[in-house]
Amino acid sequence: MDLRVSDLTVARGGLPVLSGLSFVLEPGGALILRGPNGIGKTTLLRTIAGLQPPVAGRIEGAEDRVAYAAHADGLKPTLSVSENLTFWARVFGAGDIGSALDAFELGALAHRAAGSLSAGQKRRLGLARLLVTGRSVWVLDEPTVSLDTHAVGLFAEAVRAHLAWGGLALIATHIDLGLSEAGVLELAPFKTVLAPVSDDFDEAFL
Ligand SMILES: Nc1ncnc2c1ncn2[C@@H]1O[C@H](COP(=O)(O)OP(=O)(O)OP(=O)(O)O)[C@@H](O)[C@H]1O
Repeated sequence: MDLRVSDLTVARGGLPVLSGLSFVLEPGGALILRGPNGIGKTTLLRTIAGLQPPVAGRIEGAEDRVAYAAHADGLKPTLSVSENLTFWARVFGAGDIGSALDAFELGALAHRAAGSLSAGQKRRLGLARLLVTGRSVWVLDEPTVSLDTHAVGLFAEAVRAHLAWGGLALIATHIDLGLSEAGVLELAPFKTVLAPVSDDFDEAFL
């Protein structure tokens, strides 16, 4: 099933940040979101993940198919690495955590408390969580923050495997992930249309 976004307007803090956005992502497809800080990438991803409503437009094919990885890793610090993955596997009813541990080379850390991991190790665990959700639409906000070059490669491989399985991925990132098969969406600033000033407007108030 496609992810279909039509004429979407999204807002943050009550102000529209992106408007008139449309794209279709087919199974096996990935789209990289690019744009300067503050353009609205996180706002768009949060809206597609269902964490906030759109101001206008339609999102089809997201709902309960989305696995969202935000800036924060969302880990339970007192649980071990494998307990965190088991927790999420049970929440999503997806089962085996072994392949998720392997994909992000977390086996040697499996019994460590998540709270004691380094930033990059925590990020690897946060991304491994995607694999145990069984969800087909990955919505990822700056997924490679804190990852070293090798771990970025592991992440790119995980995305490729997900796409090969028929999954979809929407990824906001400032770096080149080496995913040549992915499309790129460059976000442009929302042009605020100011109300025209009436003829009798008193310039003294400017
Ligand atoms: N909690 C908030 N309340 C009000 N405005 C916010 C809030 N969070 C972000 N904004 C504003 O909304 C706009 C879009 O922010 P958003 O986080 O979506 O941008 P972004 O493209 O993801 O940026 P970055 O590349 O820095 O992560 C920005 O102008 C930002 O200042």
